[in-house]
Amino acid sequence: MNMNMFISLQWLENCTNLSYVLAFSLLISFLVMSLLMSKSKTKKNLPPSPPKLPFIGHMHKLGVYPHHSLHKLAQQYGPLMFLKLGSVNTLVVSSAEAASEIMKTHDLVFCDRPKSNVNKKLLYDFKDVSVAPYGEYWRQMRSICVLQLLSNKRVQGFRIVREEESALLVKKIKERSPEAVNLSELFMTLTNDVVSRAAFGRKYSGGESGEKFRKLMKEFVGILGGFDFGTFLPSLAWIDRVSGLEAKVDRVAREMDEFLEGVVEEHLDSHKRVKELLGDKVENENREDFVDVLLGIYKQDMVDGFSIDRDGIKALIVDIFAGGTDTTYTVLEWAMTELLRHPGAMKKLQNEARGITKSKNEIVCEDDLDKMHYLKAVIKETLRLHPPIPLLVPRQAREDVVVMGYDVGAGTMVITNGWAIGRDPEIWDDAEEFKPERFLNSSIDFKGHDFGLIPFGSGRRGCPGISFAMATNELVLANVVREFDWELPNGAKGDHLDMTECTGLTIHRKVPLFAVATSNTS
Ligand code: HEM
Repeated sequence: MNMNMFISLQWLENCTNLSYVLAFSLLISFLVMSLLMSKSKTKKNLPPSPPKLPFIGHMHKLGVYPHHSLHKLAQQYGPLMFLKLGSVNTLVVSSAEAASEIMKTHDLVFCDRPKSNVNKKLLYDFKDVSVAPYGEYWRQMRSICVLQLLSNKRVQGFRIVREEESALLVKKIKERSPEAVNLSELFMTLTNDVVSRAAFGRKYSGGESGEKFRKLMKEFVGILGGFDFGTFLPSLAWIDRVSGLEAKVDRVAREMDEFLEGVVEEHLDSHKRVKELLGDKVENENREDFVDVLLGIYKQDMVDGFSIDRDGIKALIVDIFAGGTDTTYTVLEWAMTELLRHPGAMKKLQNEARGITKSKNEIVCEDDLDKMHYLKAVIKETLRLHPPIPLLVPRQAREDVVVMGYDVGAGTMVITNGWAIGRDPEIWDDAEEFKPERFLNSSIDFKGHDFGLIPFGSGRRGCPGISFAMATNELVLANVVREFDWELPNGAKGDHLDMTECTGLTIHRKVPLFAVATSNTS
């Protein structure tokens, strides 16, 4: 064997050894990595979770009234519970402490919204505020809503609208007395009228088209935020087609779009007509309504790097209609329901309202409301027991985070059970009882600082419409109890009142509330 050959063989041997070494170390690294990965997987400390079924996970646990079913489950599994809704990781939050972790301590992590197929179609590809992804677009849209419509100053400016509409409601009830009136219907029309007059310059509830719009809005909020297979179990998306849900969503989205196009066109037309009559000087007139402001931004193309397109305008209008009407009237409906079931509370509130006005024929006006402590307590107690959106609006985690010692992964959907928190016996004495007095000497409020009472959510994505909604609720309730004595039709007793809730995102009464009014002033 010559020297060269020896070197080659030696080299070959070295190479073979080297390959062995390399293969061996790769194998070891692979094993170590797999071990580490499996360890890190098993090490994830997820919140407690009930047993689940293959494929659908915990979907079968939601039942007809998810806020009730989730409350029951939370009593067993705790205030932070992990569920698998189809393929969607879900965190259910059921205590004030846990809610504060989500909406205060980790608000920035949880300020996104999950995306659903239904919301995508109904809300113009998430171009509104309520489901827009967290970011600059959402920030700008929200600030337009607040500055132009929902700030305390703006809400004060719509005082005349609320006072006129409350007076009109009282008149309507008087005219129908002693027949039973459908309070649910009357409250819905009133809130719709207040919102449309304040935001869009006129009412949309009158005549045949008004009736059609109300029906459409009911369908819209009925399916908004609802369940669809495509979102939770994408491989079963075909069921949405077969069941007719997809066709229904498409129809409601199309009909709503036609209505909203009408609102936009009407405003563009009236701009044109006013401009023809008065020239350019009217553009900045302060009689502009919300749609006018949106159209102003739309026409400017880009303001501070932000622009809004026509779909964005329509998405915002629908947010205001859907977010502002259904929720607000629900408070009035449940407040009157509870007052009819609790004649003592009704009497106290009537005495307060009747004591506030100087003469019998005067209506309660907004200046009087600050002195009406019992009224405010009745509304808080109603919101505690009947939060209009019991599961609030779902949030989504933007990144991995640890909450109360549990791992929560990025993309996890968060459902906060505001209804369960409002009935938590750890926070509330006689939690199931309607007792407005509990709020009389208490500083607890619903504005998002007291996590035991969060009907409007809290934090960055908390409801911006609190002042708008409360101004209407307080004034209407005060006047309706001041002006009339109330009883149930056919001498029925309050405790026989059907308390069944409807299903959907906003929970109002399943059967409308009928009651008989007798004027206290005639
Ligand atoms: C009693 C009446 C109302 C209730 C109970 C209510 C409840 C809520 C809740 C629970 C949220 C989600 C909060 C969160 O994620 O933390 C929300 C968001 C929202 N609400 Fe309200 N709301 C009411 C009235 C209104 C009114 C009158 C308007 C407007 C006219 C409005 C507009 C909105 C909007 C635009 C959002 C989305 C905010 C965002 O994602 O940034 N709401 N509301």
